[in-house]
Amino acid sequence: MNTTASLVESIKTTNTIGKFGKLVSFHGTYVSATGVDARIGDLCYIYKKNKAENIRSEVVGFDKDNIILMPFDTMTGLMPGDRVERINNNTKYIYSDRLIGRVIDALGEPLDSLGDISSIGKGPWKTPGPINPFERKRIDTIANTGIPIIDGLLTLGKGQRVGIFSGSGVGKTTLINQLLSASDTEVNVIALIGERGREVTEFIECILGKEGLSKSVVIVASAEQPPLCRVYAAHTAAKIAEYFSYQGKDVLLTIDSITRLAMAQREIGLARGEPPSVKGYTPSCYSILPNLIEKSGAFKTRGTITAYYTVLIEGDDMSDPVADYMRGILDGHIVLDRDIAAQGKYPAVNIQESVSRAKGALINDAEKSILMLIYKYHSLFHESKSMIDIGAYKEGENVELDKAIYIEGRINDLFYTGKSLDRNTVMDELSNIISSANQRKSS
Ligand SMILES: Nc1ncnc2c1ncn2[C@@H]1O[C@H](COP(=O)(O)OP(=O)(O)OP(=O)(O)O)[C@@H](O)[C@H]1O
Repeated sequence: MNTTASLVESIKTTNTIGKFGKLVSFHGTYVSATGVDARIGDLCYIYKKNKAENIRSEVVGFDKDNIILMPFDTMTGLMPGDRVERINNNTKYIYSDRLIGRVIDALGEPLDSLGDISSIGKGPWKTPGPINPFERKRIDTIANTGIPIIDGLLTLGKGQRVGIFSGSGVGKTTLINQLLSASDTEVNVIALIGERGREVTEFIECILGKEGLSKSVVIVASAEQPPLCRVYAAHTAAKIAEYFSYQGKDVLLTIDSITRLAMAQREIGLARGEPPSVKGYTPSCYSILPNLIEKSGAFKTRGTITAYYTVLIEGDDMSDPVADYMRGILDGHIVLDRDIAAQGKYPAVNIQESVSRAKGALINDAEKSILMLIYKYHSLFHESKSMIDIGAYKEGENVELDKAIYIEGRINDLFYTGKSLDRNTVMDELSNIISSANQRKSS
């Protein structure tokens, strides 16, 4: 073929239609564009007229011939007719061991002052698809936390996915930070989603500190960022955790908070016309959660991903739809109680409401017997608590209730004084409490 013929052929076969489109409408959290040949999930640039800036956005839906775009940046300065271009879907995610020690945004751009992330070298690592259930293994190794109420009563395992549930200001973030500090995993992947900017700085400088950061990757999408950033941040964190687990490392993934992630997804879902249900949550708010959570776990051929997620219970209402859904898909939940926190008892774990589904396989029979008695007497104490509180019960009237009152006092001292103890000490102490209670009965 001569040159002219070859040029004619390439003109015929080149897709020149639909590469650029233009903005036609603005709807608060999203914009619509026409004339762009793009699919759901594609990334686009919106070029501001007469400005050298562009806005990154993602196609989240379409309406007739118009695509619906949600931005990763603020939309100030956009105007009708701004050009929209689909770009190759090569996001800037970097998967490299050198991510450790870095603070990045939802798209993998650095937020710290340690230089361009791309300079650490691209790790063209393709995220595997859904995990074959046979690749998973049973959770068989205890994850010590140093927190007596958790190690003693709940006993968490490596690869377990645990939610920390409470209303606002009851101690979720403080507890997740304690769990992070106590962790002996090789890498921590920490996603801060929808947090106040002040909390992000405080967390990195005061709580994590240089030592903590030296084995962590922090992904931040704070409250003022667009919903798409908050959703991407969670997925970026889960993928980075997955990457390190494929390097054979035991990873701790923390996401604070899942509720703010669901709220961000609600904004996206409503923008693309999904039907709202309870509290306005749309179907995709629920469907993204198992996708995210299933990336963690214990695996046969790679390292574990132990995950802690905070879940806000709006208005302290335990039937909150996101909290309710999360409880069903996790391997355990730690419920923090405002009444316990109000008495200055921290971490304000509600013993009766909290559950670890991996515990049965992690503790021995002797420990099971002790815990059965602790739960039995704790429950008996709470059944009679209102009577005890008003002074209607007198010591000596009921041997079992006397034991329950004694045990409750001792476990309060063990669990709610903020001391860090190793698990063996806690289990020995629980065993002593039961023996002492029995001796009191017989004396
Ligand atoms: N272990 C603890 N020891 C002492 N004080 C605590 C502890 N946990 C929480 N608090 C107190 O409770 C306050 C709120 O804690 P935190 O920010 O962890 O709650 P939260 O449930 O994450 O709140 P939000 O839902 O608003 O993010 C803290 O500022 C502190 O005063």
